[in-house]
Amino acid sequence: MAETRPRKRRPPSARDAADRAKRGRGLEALVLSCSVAAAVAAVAQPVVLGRTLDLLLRDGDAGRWLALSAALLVGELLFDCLTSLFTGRCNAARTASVRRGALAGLLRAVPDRARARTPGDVGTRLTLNAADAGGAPAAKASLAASLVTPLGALAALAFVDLWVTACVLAGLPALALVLRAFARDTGASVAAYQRTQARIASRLLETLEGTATITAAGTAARERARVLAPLAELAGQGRQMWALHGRALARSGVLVPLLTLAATAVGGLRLASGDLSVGDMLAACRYAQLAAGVGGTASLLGAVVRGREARRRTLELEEMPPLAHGAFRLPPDGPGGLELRGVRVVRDGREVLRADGVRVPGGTTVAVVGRSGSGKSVLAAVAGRLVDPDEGHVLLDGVRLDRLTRQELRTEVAFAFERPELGEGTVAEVIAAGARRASPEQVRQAAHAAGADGFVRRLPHGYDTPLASAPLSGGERQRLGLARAFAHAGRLLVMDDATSSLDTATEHEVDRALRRSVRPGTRLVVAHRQSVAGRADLVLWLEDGCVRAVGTHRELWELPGYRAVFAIGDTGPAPACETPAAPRPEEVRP
Ligand SMILES: Nc1ncnc2c1ncn2[C@@H]1O[C@H](COP(=O)(O)OP(=O)(O)OP(=O)(O)O)[C@@H](O)[C@H]1O
Repeated sequence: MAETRPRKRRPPSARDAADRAKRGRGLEALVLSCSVAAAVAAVAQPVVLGRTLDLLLRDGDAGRWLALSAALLVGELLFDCLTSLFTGRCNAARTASVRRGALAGLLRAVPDRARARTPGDVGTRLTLNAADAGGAPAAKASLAASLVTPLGALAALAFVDLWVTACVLAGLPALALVLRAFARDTGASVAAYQRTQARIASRLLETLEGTATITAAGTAARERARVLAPLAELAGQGRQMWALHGRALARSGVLVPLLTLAATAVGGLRLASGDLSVGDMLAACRYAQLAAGVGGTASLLGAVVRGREARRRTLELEEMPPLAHGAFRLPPDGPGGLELRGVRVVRDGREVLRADGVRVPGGTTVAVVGRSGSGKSVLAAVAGRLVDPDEGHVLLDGVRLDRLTRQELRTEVAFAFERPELGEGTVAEVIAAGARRASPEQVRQAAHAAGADGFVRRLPHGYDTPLASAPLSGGERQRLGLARAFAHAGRLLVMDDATSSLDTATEHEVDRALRRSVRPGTRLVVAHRQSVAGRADLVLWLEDGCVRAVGTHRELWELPGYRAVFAIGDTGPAPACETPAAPRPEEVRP
């Protein structure tokens, strides 16, 4: 059994997130407090104004009441301004937090699952949806506070006159029904609108990526039609949203004045009968207006519903199943021996890889060959734990990969891809970036080994040239990706078609440099070229997701099926996967 040590846990980085959440909650509390304070000032105004009016009509001393009215008015304005200020800050803080959470979830997720999402869909969720979701907490606080005004107005009205109160109460259920219908219908239509928006964004990004192909094929018109096809649907859903909004506003727009009118009529009768003073009448009318203002919460309710739907979409990113890591480390100075034990990978109900008892001795170079779609990339991803097999385990120097700490895994296993994602920064920074930062010396050495040093030196600022201003060919990008992998090479280096854009001579040169000047370890090289297989210590031959044979290139060359992988000779019918076809199946050491 290999030596393992319990992992030293890093201090939790969740503290920042907790601080941000606390700040967000603080801002929400400020929005709520300021909007409640503004509502209280609004509710107090009519009764104070009514009292002031009565005192003025009676030639009484109304100076203090007038001052109080002015103070309430100024107070309401001030608190409204503060509400707007804190709402803006709260929206920004919450949106940032939603984005961070969704992005972290996406980056933590099993790469296979994350890749299944289109860039447009992810982009829409991280921009539009995150902004809507970030606006929801403040909208919720304002919505809660906006109920203070009508409820407070109703309570105050009850003190002024019970008849007018009864009249307003009779009309409120109709307003409540309008709001309920709006909240119910708008949820579904907003969700549909957001889905269609994401679909258009996905198609647009796909088109931008394939511009060259589209131009060459002359299919621009067809592509435009494809991108814009969901536009009619989006327009319909947008119209439906506005129709729902408009209908709610129109209904409340009719109900509110009718209710106010009825309350004024009742108040007028009470004034005529001498049961109300002029000031009370003024206060009662104003309170009836404020109580009926519950209909004006439709837009806040809309923002809350939109935010809820948007949050659901951002949570789908945040809660993607993460690639869990263990607490173990590898035995020190291990050679990088790799073993696939009972491995099975199933995609869409189809078995795309099966490998059992495959052992690659540490320090060797193994070429993974097979026809297109035979499972080479799946095997590479499983071997370096970009994805876990559905069954079985992969062991590196005797330790299961899923039991390693994240740091150990990413330090000891490096990847180079056919189309590397290089990120941003200068050429040196791009090569140095990784689980641990490579030193400038390592960067240069790695670039040299990857055959990148020459063209990097010819860039305007050499290694300090920002990548964005360095026009690179596909092969040059590939070599920078290789350099990055070489600079971080641990005991296992997985190269998935990572030299496909290099000419044969350069590839040979890179291979020699890899053996000479990159940290020794096991190399798993997915390749289509016979020359790569020929130079490897061992070849792992895949067919239809199964390991057909493992052996040296020379040994396997005897088999017509193997030669056919390189389009040489007659293949004949392929034997079933279970039939060992190589001289020493699935466990051959060089
Ligand atoms: N995420 C996935 N969902 C569904 N099918 C998948 C997924 N990943 C791989 N496959 C399928 O698994 C099979 C093997 O794919 P893989 O990319 O490993 O082939 P490959 O041998 O590397 O091919 P190529 O030489 O063309 O790159 C293919 O049929 C592919 O369609």
